[in-house]
Amino acid sequence: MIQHNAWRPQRGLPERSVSVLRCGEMGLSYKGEGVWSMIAAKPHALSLILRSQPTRSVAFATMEEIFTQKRLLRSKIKKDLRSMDPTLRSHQDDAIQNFILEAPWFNCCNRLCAYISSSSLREVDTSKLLQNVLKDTTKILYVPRVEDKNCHMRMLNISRMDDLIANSMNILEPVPVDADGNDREDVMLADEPVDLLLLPGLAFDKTGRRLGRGGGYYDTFLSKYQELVRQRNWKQPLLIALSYSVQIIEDGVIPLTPSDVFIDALVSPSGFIPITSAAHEINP
Ligand SMILES: Nc1nc2c(c(=O)[nH]1)N(C=O)[C@@H](CNc1ccc(C(=O)N[C@@H](CCC(=O)O)C(=O)O)cc1)CN2
Ligand SMILES: Nc1ncnc2c1ncn2[C@@H]1O[C@H](COP(=O)(O)OP(=O)(O)OP(=O)(O)O)[C@@H](O)[C@H]1O
Repeated sequence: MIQHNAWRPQRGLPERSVSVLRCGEMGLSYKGEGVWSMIAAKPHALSLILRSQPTRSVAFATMEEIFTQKRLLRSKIKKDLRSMDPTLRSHQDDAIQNFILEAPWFNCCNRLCAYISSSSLREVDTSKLLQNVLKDTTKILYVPRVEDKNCHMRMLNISRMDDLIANSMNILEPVPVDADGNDREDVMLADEPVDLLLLPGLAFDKTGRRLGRGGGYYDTFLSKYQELVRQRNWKQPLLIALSYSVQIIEDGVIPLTPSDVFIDALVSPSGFIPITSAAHEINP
């Protein structure tokens, strides 16, 4: 239920931001001064959800409560993923990868970032996609490497699967120097932009919300990369997440914090789910 008049902005908040207030669902919103600058910065991305009904006295959730809601949702989705039948999972892995391998936006892309899937984390498999990219000499691939626990992740260029080594979380990632002792190219220092990022995550919705594993690595990287692309006047890359059916949840339920970056589209076992106009353009 949209509550246009439930809450009046006091500091020049754009009128359209008020209409994103909604009742019910997970009962989340923000408290404190920071909310005003946050809404001004991201009015389109916010859905501030009111906790109380009727709407005259409104209780706002703190950031702490929102992070708790994120944690609870992560636990639920992880449980659903663990109880997924392995045969069904394998069919969904094939359906998602086969769809991408046929997609013009994948075949036309020259540079991309992709994740190296971890089966123990029950992530949508990317092995077929990576094999395909690595044997295509026209494509340049960057994959994540965690640098520290402070949300710092780099995307480094690899040219073969042997460039990877398991990290402490048992995820394969590139060693920073290649066999000749040269630094691998960091996508942030590259002369040309990537066209596409294939993203992992725990939960998604059809409005573009994405819940990651809680490290803040992808959100931090994505907002820095988008800023670099803006500064260079490049075209923004498509942000496309890969998702099992069970990971797509009702719109608006994924709790939001200010640093969350929205995605352009999803690929699920039933195909392409465009969200932004950029995604509709590539999949008319
Ligand atoms: N394949 C893949 N690579 C990736 C990511 C990812 O999500 N998937 N990342 C995306 O950020 C970064 C690594 N971040 C990670 C963050 C948490 C966990 C992890 O194992 N989390 C456990 C819970 C650990 C805990 O709560 O103590 C889990 O999710 O079950 C793994 C990677 C970079 N590389
Ligand atoms: N209770 C908390 N208070 C303040 N910051 C927190 C809290 N819990 C997590 N964070 C920080 O917020 C950042 C982003 O967390 P968020 O839950 O948005 O991650 P995510 O969407 O799973 O991230 P990603 O997919 O980018 O890895 C992380 O740096 C994390 O350390």
